[in-house]
Amino acid sequence: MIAKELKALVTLLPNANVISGELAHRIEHLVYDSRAAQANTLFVCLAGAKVDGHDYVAKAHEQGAVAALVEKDVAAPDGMTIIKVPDTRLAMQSIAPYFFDYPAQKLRMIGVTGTNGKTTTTYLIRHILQTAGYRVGLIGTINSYIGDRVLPVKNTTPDVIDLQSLLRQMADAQMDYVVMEVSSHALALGRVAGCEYDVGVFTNLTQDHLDFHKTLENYRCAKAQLFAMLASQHGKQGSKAAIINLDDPAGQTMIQAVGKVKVLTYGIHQTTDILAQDIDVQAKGASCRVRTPQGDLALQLKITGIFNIYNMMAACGVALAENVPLATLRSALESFRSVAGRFEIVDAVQSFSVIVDYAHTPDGLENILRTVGQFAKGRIISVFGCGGDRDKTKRPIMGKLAAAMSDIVIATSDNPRSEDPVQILKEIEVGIKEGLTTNTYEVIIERREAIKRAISLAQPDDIVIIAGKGHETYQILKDKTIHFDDREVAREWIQEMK
Ligand SMILES: CC(=O)N[C@H]1[C@@H](OP(=O)(O)OP(=O)(O)OC[C@H]2O[C@@H](n3ccc(=O)[nH]c3=O)[C@H](O)[C@@H]2O)O[C@H](CO)[C@@H](O)[C@@H]1O[C@H](C)C(=O)N[C@@H](C)C(=O)N[C@H](CCC(=O)O)C(=O)O
Ligand SMILES: Nc1ncnc2c1ncn2[C@@H]1O[C@H](COP(=O)(O)OP(=O)(O)OP(=O)(O)O)[C@@H](O)[C@H]1O
Ligand SMILES: N[C@H](CCC[C@H](N)C(=O)O)C(=O)O
Ligand SMILES: [Mg+2]
Repeated sequence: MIAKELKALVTLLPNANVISGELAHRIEHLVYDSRAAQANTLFVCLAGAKVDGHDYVAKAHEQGAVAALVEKDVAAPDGMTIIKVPDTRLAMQSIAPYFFDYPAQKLRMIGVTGTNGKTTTTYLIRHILQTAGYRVGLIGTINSYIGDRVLPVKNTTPDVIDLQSLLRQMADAQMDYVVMEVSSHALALGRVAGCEYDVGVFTNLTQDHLDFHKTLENYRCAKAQLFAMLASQHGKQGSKAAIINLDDPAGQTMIQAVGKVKVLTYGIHQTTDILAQDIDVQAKGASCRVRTPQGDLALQLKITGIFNIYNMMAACGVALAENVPLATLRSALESFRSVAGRFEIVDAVQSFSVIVDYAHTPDGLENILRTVGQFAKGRIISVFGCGGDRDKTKRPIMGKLAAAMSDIVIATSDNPRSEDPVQILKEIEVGIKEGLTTNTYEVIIERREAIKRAISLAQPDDIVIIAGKGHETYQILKDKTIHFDDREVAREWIQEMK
């Protein structure tokens, strides 16, 4: 069992002040949420976006917490140790890796960052490494995995305590590798403190999350932190590498951040170490030839779209850096099937196609619509919305793109969260009106009804694209979260209308 002396934890915090109580406690649980407190717990108080953890000190104590780490004055419950630091988030980042015995040092750590393609690329890398015979842990948007054991997730990149705890479980389960999505939120908020990366991957940088980062420049700098970490951490054995998409202008920023670490570049339009040529995108897969420093690969993939050629090359870069033999790499890439909710085909034996995809950014939507446009024989009918409490500026941009690239657009709700769905749709509609030519659009607030309408309009050979929610099995409304699955709903309506 993991346990540390409180005194030893405090030693890691040079600016700590013991306000009350004693340090002679053995800490068995480190938590940032009072609801998880139990006996022998150290509760870290964080001022959050919704509530302030400092208001829950008494609650944590009632549940058995013996100590609290605070950055504000709090009333100390009788007998509870209160330790004050200038910044609890930073303090938490200093103690969590030590508390869990630095698990990242026992694992080969691969971090994937970028606006789009992180989940797909991590699944590709996991599949290649497993095919090569390694034990692989994965952390990301849909689930985490320890080998084949599935664990639920709350965030794409968990906060530092949850992350270090998960890495500890992965190290204890003898994983060779951990491949994880590293979100820009995680980099900006220091969630990845203690992750000593061996390989960093950059997929791309396009607009998203401006609600959080404010400017694209801040967003780019957040992403670059992964590569700065790679350059500055020297504690581990083994070689390091950065795998960079050079077709994206921000790739240069990542290369600058990575210093002397070995870089493997990939792309289609630049001279790169890994280069895809003769690309042929079809409905059910894509073929291409990939030049690599270790030799050429002629590939017939089960995933499609130019964007997936990029994801595939990013994964190739990791495999080459990790010395996976070319023949193993080839067979892994060719046997890889798509990730849930990414270009997922809903087949209920109908005469038209229905594709559910997780495109929730302008670039994602543009890519998916362009891909479909490359092989569509009939019309493209797109159903999409934009999430509430997220970057508002992407709404009209996505509206315009959808209108310009579809024959029929049906704008609907994504996860409205605390916002008014009608208002979100108004912001999308501004863009739709700009992008329309001779085509048409409708606004249908209820997503279930929007999907029904799209399916009722579809004729043989048409393609219905339902974008934005992909694998999600819920819809977050103002007052509740309901079960909702685009794939299920599409299937129901197809059956009903037969
Ligand atoms: C804006 C944001 O990032 N919020 C994160 C933040 O929550 P918060 O600041 O709202 O927390 P809060 O609810 O105000 O609570 C403050 C503190 O009081 C504590 N508390 C609260 C209630 C209680 O009874 N007792 C208690 O102790 C909470 O545990 C917390 O420590 O801290 C939580 C714990 O780490 C995160 O789960 C939460 O992510 C929310 C769910 C979220 O939606 N985040 C998104 C924006 C996000 O991080 N996305 C990125 C990736 C996106 C991408 O891939 O494109 C991600 O990595 O997931
Ligand atoms: N390399 C890429 N470039 C641009 N768009 C992509 C790329 N890969 C995937 N997409 C689009 O983005 C969507 C999300 O893909 P994926 O889940 O792999 O990205 P992600 O970076 O993990 O997203 P998130 O930030 O939500 O975790 C896909 O459904 C597809 O529409
Ligand atoms: N990781 C992304 C996912 C967006 C998915 C979309 N369905 C939404 O809810 O906006 C985010 O949190 O911004
Ligand atoms: Mg993801």
